[in-house]
Amino acid sequence: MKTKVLVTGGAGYIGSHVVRQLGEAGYDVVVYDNCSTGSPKAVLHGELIIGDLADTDRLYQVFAKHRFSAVLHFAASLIVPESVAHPLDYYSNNTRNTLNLLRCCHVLDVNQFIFSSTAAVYGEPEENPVTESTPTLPINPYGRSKLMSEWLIQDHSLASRMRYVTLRYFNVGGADPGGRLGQSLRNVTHLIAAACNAALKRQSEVKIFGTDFPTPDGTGIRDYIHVEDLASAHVDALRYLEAGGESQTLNCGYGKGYSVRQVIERVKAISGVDFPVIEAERRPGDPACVTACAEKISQVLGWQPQYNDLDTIVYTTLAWEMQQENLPSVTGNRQKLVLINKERPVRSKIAEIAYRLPQ
Ligand SMILES: NC(=O)c1ccc[n+]([C@@H]2O[C@H](COP(=O)([O-])OP(=O)(O)OC[C@H]3O[C@@H](n4cnc5c(N)ncnc54)[C@H](O)[C@@H]3O)[C@@H](O)[C@H]2O)c1
Ligand SMILES: O=c1ccn([C@@H]2O[C@H](COP(=O)(O)OP(=O)(O)O[C@H]3O[C@H](CO)[C@H](O)[C@H](O)[C@H]3O)[C@@H](O)[C@H]2O)c(=O)[nH]1
Repeated sequence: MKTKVLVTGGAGYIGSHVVRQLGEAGYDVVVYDNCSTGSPKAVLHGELIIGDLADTDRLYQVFAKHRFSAVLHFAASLIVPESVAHPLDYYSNNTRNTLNLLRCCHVLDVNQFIFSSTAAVYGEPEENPVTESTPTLPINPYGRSKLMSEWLIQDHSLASRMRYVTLRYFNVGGADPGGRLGQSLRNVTHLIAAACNAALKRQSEVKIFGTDFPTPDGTGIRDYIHVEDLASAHVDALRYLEAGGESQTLNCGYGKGYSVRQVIERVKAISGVDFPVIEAERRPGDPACVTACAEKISQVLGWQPQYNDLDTIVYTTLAWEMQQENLPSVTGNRQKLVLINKERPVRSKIAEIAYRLPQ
């Protein structure tokens, strides 16, 4: 019989990529999602239950009916400036709802838990790259709401049979290179999304939030990880727990930082579109630089990333959007796409998609 797992937030961007990989790996998946930001169309495997984590009665019913062997918990709110403006909403949706979920796990004896945490728990680190033992001093309510969730999980694990893997994601981007899944960039505020939207002529410009950070070019530095690699880390984490592995907290990044200016430059180069860039004030709650020391996850889980570079992240993001809506205004740099395609066969599908587009 297949192992049955619950995936909260499985209709969302990252969760849906994980659900697809879990399905391919032979798991029986039940997704629980209120579809506030996710979409039923993104659930390519298993059963989707539309429900809210705040609805504890419903959640108990789902747990009682299905008898899960593990829970993967993605559902959350995750926009840093929004968390500064509406902190209570973030503590409710992220921290309180994690507590609801843990109570169900406790009552129904579910003892394997994988949690989506974030680099935001490190706040403004004194040194980069950060290791898992770098002090956690989040500087915004989003990061604090996730760190509090981490503590709930740790404390419950110490008092029960539950073992967990907490994955601290750095900045996630990209889309399935097979063109089956991606993130709709509409209403998304992340840098890669904003820059791609500008390249796709959906917004007139990209703002750089802060040019006076203590970084080489004055703009914020982040460690960008491809969503497919992040998804495979979850499958590895589940197998690790199934094999009896002890609880772990692991960074998910590549250990390489890119500034805002560098990201914008790559989006322009790959799309072939030179959109306007405006220098603006810093955004509240933004740290200058956060990059991962990513050694522990490979050692503990045997994780092997396959899409480890910024160009692939930008490429797959653009290719997904182009595939969704045939956008004639986009002038993909055809020569460059074909060249990269020859150099790196993994990109063949993406280049093929881009090649079909009108210049
Ligand atoms: N995207 C990133 O760069 C990033 C970085 C670090 C951590 N994370 C974490 O990864 C997880 C997934 O993020 P994502 O980028 O896929 O976001 P997303 O918004 O696409 O996915 C979140 C999903 O959770 C669902 N959801 C939200 N609140 C819910 C509730 N109360 N009940 C049921 N479902 C609910 C949404 O409908 C959505 O499908 C989040 O926990 C987030 O904090 C994301
Ligand atoms: O239009 C934009 C958007 C972003 N930025 C800058 O680009 C960098 C990255 O910002 P994002 O909004 O893309 O991502 P964040 O680093 O704010 O946060 C993201 O990654 C974090 C982990 O590092 C959290 O997990 C969080 O969920 C997720 O939103 C920051 O310096 C930001 O100021 C711009 O200059 N212009």
